[in-house]
Amino acid sequence: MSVLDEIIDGVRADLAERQARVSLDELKERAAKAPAAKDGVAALKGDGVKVICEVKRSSPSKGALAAIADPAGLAADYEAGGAAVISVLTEQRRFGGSLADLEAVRARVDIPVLRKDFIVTSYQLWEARAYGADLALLIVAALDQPALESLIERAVSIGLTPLVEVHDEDEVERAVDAGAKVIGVNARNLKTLEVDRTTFERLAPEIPDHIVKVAESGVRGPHDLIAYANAGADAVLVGESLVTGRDPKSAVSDLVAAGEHPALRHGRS
Ligand SMILES: O=P(O)(O)OC[C@@H](O)[C@@H](O)c1c[nH]c2ccccc12
Repeated sequence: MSVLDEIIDGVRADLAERQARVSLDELKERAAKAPAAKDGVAALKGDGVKVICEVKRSSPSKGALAAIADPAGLAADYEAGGAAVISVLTEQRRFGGSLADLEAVRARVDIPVLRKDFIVTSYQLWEARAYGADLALLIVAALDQPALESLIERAVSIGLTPLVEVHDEDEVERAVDAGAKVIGVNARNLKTLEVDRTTFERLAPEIPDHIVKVAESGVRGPHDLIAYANAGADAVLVGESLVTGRDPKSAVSDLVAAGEHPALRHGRS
């Protein structure tokens, strides 16, 4: 069994518990009271390379990264540093996250928030909206094509912007066919956990121009952002280097400054 399969087994077990406790109708009522969803596509487009900053306590590849006693405080630092979007890991077993983290972050920041999890049912999309998310991650490798299509459609219908994650050429084609407007290329293979920073430059030419391109994983600092930008990234998603660093706010502003450098604007929208 791949790492991804193991993670999803755990996600399904935890999901069954939540579904037994909270009905879909209750979630829908809660979603109706949530602040209106912000436009995730608009936040990731425009001049310069946008920075998505992640709240992540641990990962299957590295184990514990940071305790993050105050996820909302960390998100506020990210926002002050110039982040375009905050990503909140809500998977609990391997990443140490929760819906409570999502709710706390939503209450603190004004920029769009992404629910980062292993979403396999529309119940999880309703949860995302009920706890204030504006975007939701959909991982192509975790879904068959009909499920991917219906989850993209459902996400859009409840106001969420789907960030559709791919790792190879075949997955890019599936994401585009399914109607993705924002595609994230993960440098990490979720089946083996290996990181290959050349994945984005290989796949980006396969992604049509009108689709927002996000380079995910492995950004250690401004030089990695610049490499992704030169390969066509509209945004980068950064976790580990921010949560393990000493000063997340200045680390984010260094990334944002690199992403706004005029030399990168050539040929960009
Ligand atoms: O911590 P990093 O290397 O900066 O990566 C962040 C993000 O890309 C990574 O957490 C991630 C990308 N896709 C995922 C899917 C599930 C869980 C986590 C992820």
